[in-house]
Amino acid sequence: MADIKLTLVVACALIDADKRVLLAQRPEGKALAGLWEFPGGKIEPGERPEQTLIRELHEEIGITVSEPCLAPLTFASHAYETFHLLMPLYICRRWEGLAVAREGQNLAWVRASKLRDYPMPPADIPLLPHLMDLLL
Ligand SMILES: Nc1nc2c([nH]c(=O)n2[C@@H]2O[C@H](COP(=O)(O)OP(=O)(O)OP(=O)(O)O)[C@@H](O)[C@H]2O)c(=O)[nH]1
Repeated sequence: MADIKLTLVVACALIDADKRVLLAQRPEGKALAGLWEFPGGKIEPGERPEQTLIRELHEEIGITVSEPCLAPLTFASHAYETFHLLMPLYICRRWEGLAVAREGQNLAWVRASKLRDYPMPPADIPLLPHLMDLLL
């Protein structure tokens, strides 16, 4: 059996008071450039997933999230060509600060009814019905 490289990425659906979800566009030059994704990133050694998410949300979009405001929503399990992605998706409705793109990425607050207009990585597609159920 071939070795499978399992990559653990934690992501978050940030939901604002108007029931919109924040998507971030992957910058040029990266894999899957131009696609819209949930903010988040890879777990670093020694981190718990919630710590990763809190760190990434601060680094990428400048907001401060406290751990009790993160709730598990669903997860993605997707075979990319070079690795298998396992991605828990948390949901968060409360944070401090305004979301700003700190790494030059485009950000969009998107209503559930418009989510399908934003091309996303293949791993994310099965997650959309969960969000739509929750937000519509
Ligand atoms: N944050 C995030 N990553 C996702 C989503 N969907 C999805 O397939 N991914 C994949 O999960 C990985 C995210 O890790 P990352 O953000 O640290 O990866 P990267 O390519 O920007 O960084 P790297 O240069 O360190 O590899 C990427 O391979 C990305 O394509 C998503 O909704 N959010």
